[in-house]
Order: sequence, then C-alpha cells, then structure tokens
Amino acid sequence: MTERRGGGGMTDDSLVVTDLRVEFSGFVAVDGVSFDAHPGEVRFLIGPNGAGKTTCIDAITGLSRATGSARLGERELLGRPVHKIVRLGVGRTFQTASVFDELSVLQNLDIAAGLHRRSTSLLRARRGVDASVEQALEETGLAGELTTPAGILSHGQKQWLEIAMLLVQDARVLLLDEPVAGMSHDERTATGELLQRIAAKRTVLVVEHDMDFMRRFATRVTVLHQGKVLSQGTVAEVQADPKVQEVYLGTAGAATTAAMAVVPEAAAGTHTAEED
Ligand SMILES: Nc1ncnc2c1ncn2[C@@H]1O[C@H](COP(=O)(O)OP(=O)(O)OP(=O)(O)O)[C@@H](O)[C@H]1O
Repeated sequence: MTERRGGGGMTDDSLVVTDLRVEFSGFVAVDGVSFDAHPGEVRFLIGPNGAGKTTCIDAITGLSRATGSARLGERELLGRPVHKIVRLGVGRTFQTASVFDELSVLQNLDIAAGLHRRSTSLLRARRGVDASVEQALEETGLAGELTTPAGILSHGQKQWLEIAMLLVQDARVLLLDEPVAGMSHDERTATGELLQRIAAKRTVLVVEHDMDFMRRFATRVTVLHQGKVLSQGTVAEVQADPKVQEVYLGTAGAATTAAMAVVPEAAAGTHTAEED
C-alpha cells in the first residue's frame, strides 16, 4: 500500500503516467508522455490543437490502445477494458456534455449512481434522494435544480451535472476535457472553485485551452506539443519557459501568447493560493 496523504503527495488515488505512447496507423499521437497527478492539486494538461491531450485521456480510460504505463496507486490501468477502469474509480467528461436532456437532474444522477449500487440500495434510493446524490448536488451547486430537465440547464450547469455524475459514481480520479469551453466568466470562476473543492480529496486532471482559467486555478501544468511533453511545472515555471512561449507564438496567435506571458502576482511564487 502506498502512503495516503493530501496536498499533492503520492497516494492510492494518485495517477502516474509513464512513457505513454499511442499510435494511429503509423502516426504517433502521444510519444513517451510522463506526468503525475495527486489528490490535493488541480492538475492541468495544456497544448495547442492536436498536441495529444484528449488522446492521453482516451488512453488512460481505455478508449485508445496505448503502451507505457498509467497507474492508479499501484494498479495498472493500461490493458484493462473501459468498464473496469470506471469501476476502479477513474471517471471522465467529454468535450460535449453527455447528459440525458429529457431526464431531470435527479434522474440523471440516479442513473449514474446505479453504476455502483446493488439493486437493493437502488430500491431504497427511489424512496428519497440518495445520500451520495444529495452530497453531489450540494457540492456542485445544483441542489435547487433537482426536478429541472437536464436539457434546459445552462451550459455551465450541464457541465456541473456531468461532474456531479462522476461524484455519485465515487470517481477517485476525474479527467475533465475542456470543462469551461463556452462558459461565461462567472461560470468559469464557479467551475474553478468547484474543481478546487473536489480536488481536496480526489485527483483532478483538466485538459484546457483557456489560458486565463489555467493561470487562475492550476497548481501544476504539463504542456504537450506534437505528442511530447514540452514543459512541466507550476504556472509560473511553465509561462517563463521559452519553449512554451515559442510554441504558443508559432501556433496559437497573439491573444494566447499575451495570456501566457502574463504571470499574476499570486502565481509568481511556487504555487497558487489554495496551497496557502
Ligand atoms: N482515432 C484517431 N485516428 C487517427 N488520428 C487520431 C485519432 N484521434 C486523434 N488523432 C490525431 O492525434 C493527434 C492528437 O489528437 P488529440 O485529439 O489528442 O489532440 P488534442 O491535444 O486533444 O487537440 P484539441 O485541443 O484540438 O482537442 C491529432 O493529430 C489527431 O488528428
């Protein structure tokens, strides 16, 4: 058993990816990528379009065949089928929210919860709101939307519902693919704060394009470029890396470069506010 402790150290819920490699008919999309993520930090994976970010998540969750290693604590994930990886506690969201629009928030959560429940506890749950569902509703700020059809939730609320579904499944590792795409500024802030709360006890890995969001909420960042790790470290370290500046200058345009170049006061030290 590995030691359990919070604040970014190695635990049974740590995700450790080593020398990950994914090839599609001769094209190497992920080429020897290594990084780790631990409970207590909001870990970011960034990089230009086509860098290999989603493919890394696909490999970890069993959707793409990969070589190398992706370990949850002491368990190897690579080579296991998708449903077994889910059962080990690895949950993910996709770039497009995948909730049942016709069903209420509660019904969506009940279905998600069913994945980990026996029929007897499902029967019990039908008489009221299950404790895990109630906790997920509170944590994601959706408690007031119990009977709302998911289809009429705001864009941000749909993403939070997806995160809530992972919480009721008791995911120990959450892999989130562009969770704030299309969100308003306020929704992004609420999402960042939600991720910080969730990450206190779970491993959270966020794939993002939004540099401002990354600067505000990342504890550590891995930058991918053309399938390889270009840079890795705190927000301040990564932003100061000339290799990162060069890639963003060359591929992502002036706006992103400007966003990357600004190191906020709070991030200029070794870590972000939530560590203090
Ligand atoms: N199933 C597939 N078959 C062939 N090539 C693929 C497949 N999936 C991804 N790729 C290629 O692998 C590379 C990495 O794609 P990936 O989606 O992981 O990048 P990304 O960093 O997530 O990009 P984006 O930010 O645009 O989502 C791209 O060149 C993509 O075209």
